[in-house]
Amino acid sequence: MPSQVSIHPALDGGVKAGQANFSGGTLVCACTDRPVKVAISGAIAHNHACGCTKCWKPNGAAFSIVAVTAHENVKVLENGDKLAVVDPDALIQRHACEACGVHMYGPVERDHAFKGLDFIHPERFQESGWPEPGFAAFVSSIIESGTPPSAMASVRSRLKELHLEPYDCLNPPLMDAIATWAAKKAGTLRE
Ligand SMILES: N[C@@H](CCC(=O)N[C@@H](CS)C(=O)NCC(=O)O)C(=O)O
Ligand SMILES: [Zn+2]
Ligand SMILES: [Zn+2]
Repeated sequence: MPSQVSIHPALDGGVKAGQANFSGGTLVCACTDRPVKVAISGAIAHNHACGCTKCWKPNGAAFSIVAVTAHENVKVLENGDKLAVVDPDALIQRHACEACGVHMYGPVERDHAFKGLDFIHPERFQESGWPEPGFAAFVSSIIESGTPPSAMASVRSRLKELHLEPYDCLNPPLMDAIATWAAKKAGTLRE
């Protein structure tokens, strides 16, 4: 029995603070031959750990690390022929490298609060300094990828220790943004 629950290899040793002025870089997949490279020419936001089954995680990780950037910041630089959309029916159109499986970017094109944003995995930046994750989302979902329910109390306490407040959906600011968008669309909120 490990003494400590593993969250993600890049976080297990402690969450390393990033740089507030980080303004993008190049995402690279895990292929040694013809890696896919994607330029992100702008800031990223809402970086967090996600426990859902749909976000890409490295081998052995219970959580992904995922953030958003404006769609206009995203440009495929090299080997885009290796990319394919994982699930065309999903809200997030995750473009994955078919050779190594890494998700490179995932635009939201549907009518939604997140329309115009692309989901990316900052751990794939070849540069350091990306802003650190600030919370953990979809924590209960790790059960769907095999974590025993009996481990959840220690997972949540480890997340709190890492200052990644655990939520079973998104954090309050993002849930409020989604609800605000829905209320405006329904006409129940005018502001
Ligand atoms: N319990 C589900 C949750 C999936 C889910 O809703 N994921 C969130 C966080 S990434 C989402 O916004 N998904 C939209 C999508 O996958 O397109 C699972 O783990 O598969
Ligand atoms: Zn690859
Ligand atoms: Zn997710």
